[in-house]
Amino acid sequence: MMMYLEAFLLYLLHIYHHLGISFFPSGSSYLMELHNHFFNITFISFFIFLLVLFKIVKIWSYNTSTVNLPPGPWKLPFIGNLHQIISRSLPHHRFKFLADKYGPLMYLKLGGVPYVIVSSPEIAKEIMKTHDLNFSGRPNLLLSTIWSYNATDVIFSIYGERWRQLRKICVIELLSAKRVQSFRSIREDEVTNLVKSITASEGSVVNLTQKILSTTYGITARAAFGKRSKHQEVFRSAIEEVASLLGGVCIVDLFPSIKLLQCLSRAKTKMEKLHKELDMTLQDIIDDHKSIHKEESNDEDLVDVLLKIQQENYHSQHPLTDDNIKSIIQDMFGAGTETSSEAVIWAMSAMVKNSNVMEQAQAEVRRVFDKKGYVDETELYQLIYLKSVIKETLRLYPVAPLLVPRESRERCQINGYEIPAKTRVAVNAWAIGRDPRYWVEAESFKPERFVNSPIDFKGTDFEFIPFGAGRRMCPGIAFALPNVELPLAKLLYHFDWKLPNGMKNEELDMTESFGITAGRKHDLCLIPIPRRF
Ligand code: HEM
Repeated sequence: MMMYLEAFLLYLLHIYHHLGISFFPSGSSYLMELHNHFFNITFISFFIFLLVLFKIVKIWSYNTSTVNLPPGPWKLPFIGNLHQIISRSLPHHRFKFLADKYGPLMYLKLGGVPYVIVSSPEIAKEIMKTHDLNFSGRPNLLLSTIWSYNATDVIFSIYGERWRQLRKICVIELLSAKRVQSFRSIREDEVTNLVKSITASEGSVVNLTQKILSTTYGITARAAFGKRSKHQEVFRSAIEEVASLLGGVCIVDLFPSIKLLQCLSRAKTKMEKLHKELDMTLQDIIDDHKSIHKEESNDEDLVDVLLKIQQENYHSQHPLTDDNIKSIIQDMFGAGTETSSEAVIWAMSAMVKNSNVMEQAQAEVRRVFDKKGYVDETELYQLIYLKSVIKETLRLYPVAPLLVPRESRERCQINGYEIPAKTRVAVNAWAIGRDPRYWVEAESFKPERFVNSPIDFKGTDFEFIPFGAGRRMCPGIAFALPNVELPLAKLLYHFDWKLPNGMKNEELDMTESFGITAGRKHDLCLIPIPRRF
């Protein structure tokens, strides 16, 4: 450093000398020679130093301007923050713990992948409303890409024309209020069968988790394929296996640049095999449907509707292929069955644990339906308290606690911080639903808070977003609600419930499982006591 300072001084002397200004006594040629000689060597190296310094400053200022990243914990080389996330607690719990320290917009590097974790209603609104278009991308995940026909479905598709077309079909044709209404008799039938099978187990322990999952699966299968068929059981077990694979952390997705990992991944091989099986089953179902010509009627199933659209759009710019139909049908199962059945199971668990809530909900259902003597969908709208129980359940136990991952399409600024393009975004709906700035006694199960409250899960109240918000928000709410409300109403109308082995209600364990959706870690097993009329 001193050498460069010296050189700089000599450089100044040199300039002064050329200007005729000298600091040396006249005739002091020795000093001037020395100065000229030294100048030649040091000036060049000084020039190089300046260039290097300029480069460093440029890189540094570039980094600090583009990489004015949101705060986050320190990172290790290669694995980034993985060591702080992989712990015994679940990712959404761990993210909340870290966000309490680093703030509601937190930057992490998970393996080789940049992540932003959102943990407040205000930042969620920035992401899913103000900058929604930019954050409407989905990351390219290995297993989901295999499962969803190279991400050509609705859930995992990148944002673009194809996604818009498929989403429109879902919203207008498959999941509209009218279409959902057309499946009413299927729902009532399947839930009546559920009640019958529980009644048959009177006095003994019933695994409610498994029974509800079968019922929801049965409803979706009949809505999608029509009558029961031999393919449905194959389809169901394959779907369950896929869900368990998608639920785990796939190391390949955390180090996308290491292609060797893909070749070694056993999950990939397994997913490819399952996908092949599912594809063949779905193709059989589609071919069966194609061979039977159906006139437009009320018993149209979802495959019929999609085949009709395929015929109508045959000559359009984006015709609907058989693979598109298969990927949409898979989405209906993947996004619609576990989510709805877990919501029912969490609501039952929370009511068993809070027996005063169970009593109020039962009193309401029995008051509304006692005149009829049975529960059907016509009077569900009157169950104000039960609807509040469902909302409170989704606040404390959102079945998709981190929603579905998004990805930024371009670089942008949120709250003064830079979010680079292709950053994955996880919105912690679980943490947001427990934010004490928005919720009084946030950790308590109090459905009354929603009675007479305008707060809803339609994506405009960012403190309550179990279905997400913005362009990628869940399009299946109308389909999901009767699948949750009807079984709950029937379970409360026909039975009282107690825990096995003399366990006290407040002792019920509410630990969540690890997976793409957060269900109960342990199945809910209860003893039904049928109501005598
Ligand atoms: C209680 C039940 C359900 C919950 C809690 C739920 C929740 C969610 C969430 C959080 C997302 C991601 C939203 C986002 O990225 O902002 C989503 C997406 C989606 N859901 Fe649901 N869902 C449920 C039921 C259903 C049902 C019954 C269906 C269809 C039969 C469905 C179809 C979809 C689809 C297709 C997407 C992808 C939307 C897109 O990327 O454009 N969901 N859901």
